[in-house]
Amino acid sequence: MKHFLNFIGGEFVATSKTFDNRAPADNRLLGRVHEAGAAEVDAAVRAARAALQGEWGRMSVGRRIELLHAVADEINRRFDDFLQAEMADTGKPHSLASHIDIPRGAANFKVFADIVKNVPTETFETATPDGGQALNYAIRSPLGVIGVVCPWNLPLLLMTWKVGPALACGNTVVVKPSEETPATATLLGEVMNAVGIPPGVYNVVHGFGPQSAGEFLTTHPGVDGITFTGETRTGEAIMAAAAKGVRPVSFELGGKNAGLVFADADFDKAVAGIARSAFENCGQVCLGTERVYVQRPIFERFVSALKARAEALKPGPSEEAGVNLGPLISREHQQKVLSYYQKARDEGATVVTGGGVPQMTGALAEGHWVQPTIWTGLPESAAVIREEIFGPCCHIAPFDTEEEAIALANATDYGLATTVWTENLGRAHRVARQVEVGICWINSWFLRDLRTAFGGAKASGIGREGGVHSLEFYTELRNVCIKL
Ligand SMILES: NC(=O)c1ccc[n+]([C@@H]2O[C@H](COP(=O)([O-])OP(=O)(O)OC[C@H]3O[C@@H](n4cnc5c(N)ncnc54)[C@H](O)[C@@H]3O)[C@@H](O)[C@H]2O)c1
Ligand SMILES: O=S(=O)(O)c1ccc(CO)cc1
Repeated sequence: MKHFLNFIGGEFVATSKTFDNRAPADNRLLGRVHEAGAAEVDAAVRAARAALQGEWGRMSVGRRIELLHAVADEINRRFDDFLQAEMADTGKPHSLASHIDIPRGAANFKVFADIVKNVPTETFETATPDGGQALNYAIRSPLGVIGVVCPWNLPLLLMTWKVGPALACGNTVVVKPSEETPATATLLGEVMNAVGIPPGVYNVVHGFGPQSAGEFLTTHPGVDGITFTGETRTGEAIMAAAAKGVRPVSFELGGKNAGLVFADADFDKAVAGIARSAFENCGQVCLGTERVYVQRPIFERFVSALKARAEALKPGPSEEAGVNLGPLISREHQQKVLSYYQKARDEGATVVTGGGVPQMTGALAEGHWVQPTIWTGLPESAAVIREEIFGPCCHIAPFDTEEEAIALANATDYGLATTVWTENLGRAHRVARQVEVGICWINSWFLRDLRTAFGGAKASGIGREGGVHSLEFYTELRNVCIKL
């Protein structure tokens, strides 16, 4: 039986309280996760503090960067271990995990190491009242011990998206992976030791949120800042915890993203793009599209084309050739998504396709599968149009004018992402400027350049990470003023 242990001060630590880790594809037992209690979380925070005050805190930026490159190289060397661990924990298809999750896990260390190496700080020469001069210059210091609380949808990618810049800036981290996906964060502990990252720089505590490792970590007074990706409701609880001690937070939260398809779009590209944004990772992507608005002249044709795409998706085990649809993460999440499928029917939706559970055979029948689903005909007040579902589903409604499309996209409490499909350049710019989101893709979706700002507007987040913007959270910018 496999055991997923905590990683504290460079050592793997077992606890007496454990819980099952099961594979979403067939519910088989993958191993036992050792839940960290308040004592283990405290030990992890202390180890992180000690590392900050020890070798890591004294290390030159150049050496730190070398080590982070070595972390990336070691992830790539052990690519298959990470891939197998991520596929088992999430059930996602090989094609997805091998092209996105694991390569980005490595890239997140390289990119931020290079950014920190190359970013300058400001200087100002200042006239003084006595007719002399002063020189101001800025320095960036690490924020300190960072609590990193992670979701399950892209476990390694989203965890390293925070750990990479945090370490590059000279901080130490205590990571709380999702209880659903403990494997790759644990494996990363082995990588840290293998390349010589000092003990205590990277720590992992396993467990749940309330009254478990998540809460123990975010309420711990030794944590200097908290970076969190997950549900908006959880963000509210963490923000309340962070208020004690006035600790900064960086939040990447939920979304209810719109896709806007204009009649002048390249039709085939728009269908393919919306299909990806609605169904990739079985719809478990915060940037995904659950509300699609299509200009009336192409509405019927678009609905049929997207239906064909949804019906062509092949659910199955990660490794099977041609499989491009995985399961949902858990039985609980499957029940949540299916409850929205029911709500859509109750509210009078036309179910264009899907709406239930696919017929899976053998062991897969025990997995958490749902059909890709498309609805039409609902009013904007319907639950499946208002609330984040986080499943492979979308509602499609027609619109007439550009103004109407923008108003529909903005009629939500969330503000994470929009994808716009049009061949009209002027329209693309106009719409991009008016949609109230952190990221607007034109004729694309999930096209990421890690140097760009990433984050959500409105209830979708606080702050921006990515490129130099990550430095705003992970460092304390200080000014030194010298009277010359
Ligand atoms: N904006 C983004 O970049 C982004 C990216 C991925 C996922 N998400 C969002 O994440 C959600 C799906 O992920 P999830 O279900 O894992 O989210 P979640 O909020 O349920 O859990 C995320 C993490 O928070 C922990 N947690 C839960 N309650 C806590 C508490 N009270 N105190 C401290 N920690 C606590 C969990 O154990 C887990 O590790 C969706 O809403 C999705 O939109 C957002
Ligand atoms: O900024 S990224 O790390 O690319 C990223 C990818 C996916 C998601 C949504 O789940 C959030 C951030």
